[in-house]
Amino acid sequence: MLRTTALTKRFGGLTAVDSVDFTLDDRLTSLIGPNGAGKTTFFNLLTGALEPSEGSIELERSEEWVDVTDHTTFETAQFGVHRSYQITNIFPTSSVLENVRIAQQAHSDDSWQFWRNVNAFDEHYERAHEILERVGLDRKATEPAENLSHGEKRQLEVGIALAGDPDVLLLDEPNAGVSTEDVDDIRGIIEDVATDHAVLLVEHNMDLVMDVSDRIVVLNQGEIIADGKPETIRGDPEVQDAYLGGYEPGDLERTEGVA
Ligand SMILES: Nc1ncnc2c1ncn2[C@@H]1O[C@H](COP(=O)(O)OP(=O)(O)OP(=O)(O)O)[C@@H](O)[C@H]1O
Repeated sequence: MLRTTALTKRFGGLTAVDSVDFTLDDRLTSLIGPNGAGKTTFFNLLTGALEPSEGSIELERSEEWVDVTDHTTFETAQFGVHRSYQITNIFPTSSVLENVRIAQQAHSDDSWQFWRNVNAFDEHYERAHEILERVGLDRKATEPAENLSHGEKRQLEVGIALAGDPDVLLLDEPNAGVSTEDVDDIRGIIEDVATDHAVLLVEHNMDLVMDVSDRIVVLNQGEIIADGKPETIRGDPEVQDAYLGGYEPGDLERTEGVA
């Protein structure tokens, strides 16, 4: 679906992403690592928000690899790569439905002429409702987005990313700041969207990561130090040393302290 070859990003003398060879397939993949490991920088390279210092990014389109290394965020999104944001990206006074509809319309071919085409307008609303149902927010469709709880805003963020009809979905800490009661909702949404999108998840909640991931990639100081199934990663001494620090399932407080 997506692959990077020797992908590198330097900020002055600091190498934040260091010659990363990575392929995202249809397994639900999580990218973990300590603060400053390079996860956000890697996401920003994948979406075109940052220009790599070296290396390439390719996307698989109709069984061919297309080089998207030097494309802008907008162009990369048109190729089917979308992300949710750690910092919320919603219009607070617009309704929940409008937030998704606007995002959806912005990515569709008729974005500049929707007012000429009533059918297209209705289709956007219909599709926006479908997306809201998927992220568990259809019952809140008419509410201003600012009325949502923190957890619901994270759900809306995923809805906004889905609105671009992505092939590849990059989820940036969808669980950050979410209350314990809402974790199961987010978990369900991640698992659901992974059924028909290639998903790369950045998340510090290790219980969630270990539970939902088919594959975990560990980044440390800009380099991949491990790549495998959750049970393999959990037992990897280098990962334990760099990040997990003796993590056991349910041992969240300790992991968050390490992160
Ligand atoms: N725009 C920038 N200019 C200079 N240095 C940067 C910039 N962005 C990131 N860095 C540095 O690059 C390194 C990787 O940062 P990055 O934010 O990618 O890590 P991260 O794994 O996402 O961390 P966190 O888990 O805290 O979000 C850090 O040392 C950071 O200070």
